[in-house]
Amino acid sequence: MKPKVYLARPVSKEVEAYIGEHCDYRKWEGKGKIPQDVLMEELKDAEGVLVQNASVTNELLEQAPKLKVISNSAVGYDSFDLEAMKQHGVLGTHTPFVLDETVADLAFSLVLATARRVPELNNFVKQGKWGKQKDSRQFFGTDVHHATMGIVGMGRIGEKIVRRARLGFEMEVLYNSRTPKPELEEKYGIAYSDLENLLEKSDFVVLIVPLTPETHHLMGEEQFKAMKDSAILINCARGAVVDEKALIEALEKGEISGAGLDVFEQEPVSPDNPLLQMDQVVVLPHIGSATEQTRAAMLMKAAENLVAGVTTGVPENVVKELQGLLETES
Ligand SMILES: NC(=O)C1=CN([C@@H]2O[C@H](COP(=O)(O)OP(=O)(O)OC[C@H]3O[C@@H](n4cnc5c(N)ncnc54)[C@H](OP(=O)(O)O)[C@@H]3O)[C@@H](O)[C@H]2O)C=CC1
Ligand SMILES: O=CC(=O)O
Repeated sequence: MKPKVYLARPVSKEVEAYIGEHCDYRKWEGKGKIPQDVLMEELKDAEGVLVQNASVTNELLEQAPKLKVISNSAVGYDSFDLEAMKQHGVLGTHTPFVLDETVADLAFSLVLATARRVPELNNFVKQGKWGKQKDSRQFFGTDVHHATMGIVGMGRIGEKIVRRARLGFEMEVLYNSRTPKPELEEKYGIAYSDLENLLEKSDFVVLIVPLTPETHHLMGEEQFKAMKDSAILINCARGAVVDEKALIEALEKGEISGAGLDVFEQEPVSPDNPLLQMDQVVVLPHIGSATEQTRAAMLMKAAENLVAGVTTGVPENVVKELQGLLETES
């Protein structure tokens, strides 16, 4: 008998066929995100589930006694309750590597869009205002090339951002992570910095860390005060890495000059969030990895992790905090 799995988000025909070769599956066919109560019901007799950032709680795990693996089609896994997963012996997998270049492209598109005010001036032209401006200096932005970029988080994606910054735009790069990366310093000519110094020196501060208890509200009132008033914040990590209230205040007071945000504390962002009214803020609907090619690669990787999880118990991309479960099993 094939193992039973549940697909809690839509997948391509190719991915569905692959899963069908190895598993009996049911799938969510409703509109939008699967409701949590439906997910719980479906997992009562499932051995594996493919999700995209679904909330994995102790309550859900208690009602899923046969569950062996939760395969997330995303690299971040802050939606997993890791302690509960350890207690229930449920593996969690994610999709590292396949999205790195795409997310780095998106980070840079936010850098360029905020620095050169692309969305704001695009609207200006489309509204027929070109020619009606008092002075063409009204269109001026700030240079990206040869500026200083501070990257907070120097993992898989951080390195791809560095390559673009150093080789493409000849920027100076400071970075912060839990551990220094001497091999990257040598390869790209970048320097490790504590967060305070990075914030003081950078023209662009790019966040690309996981959301954890340590990085929750890493950027708050004090950190915005430490930044240059000409600096731009880019958040491609998770909304809650930034204290959004403090960010709004910093922008209102002119403590920083702009922000490019792919992620928010509440998603979808509320239409009355003040950030949406600010010309100096460029906003996107959490699309870091959202290209046809990369999303297809992520889903196939997630499917492979799911199938391996329920058939061999040893999927490739087990999140690091749960790798101890593999050692216990072997
Ligand atoms: N906007 C979007 O659509 C996307 C967002 N993301 C987000 O980006 C995150 C990073 O992805 P990825 O590069 O693959 O992850 P990695 O695990 O490869 O890298 C994470 C980096 O963050 C550093 N870090 C962790 N905690 C801290 C801390 N407290 N202070 C400073 N640095 C810290 C790590 O340090 P060390 O090296 O020392 O361990 C590491 O350098 C994901 O977790 C996800 O939340 C990812 C993809 C798309
Ligand atoms: O936010 C996206 C991810 O892959 O993590």
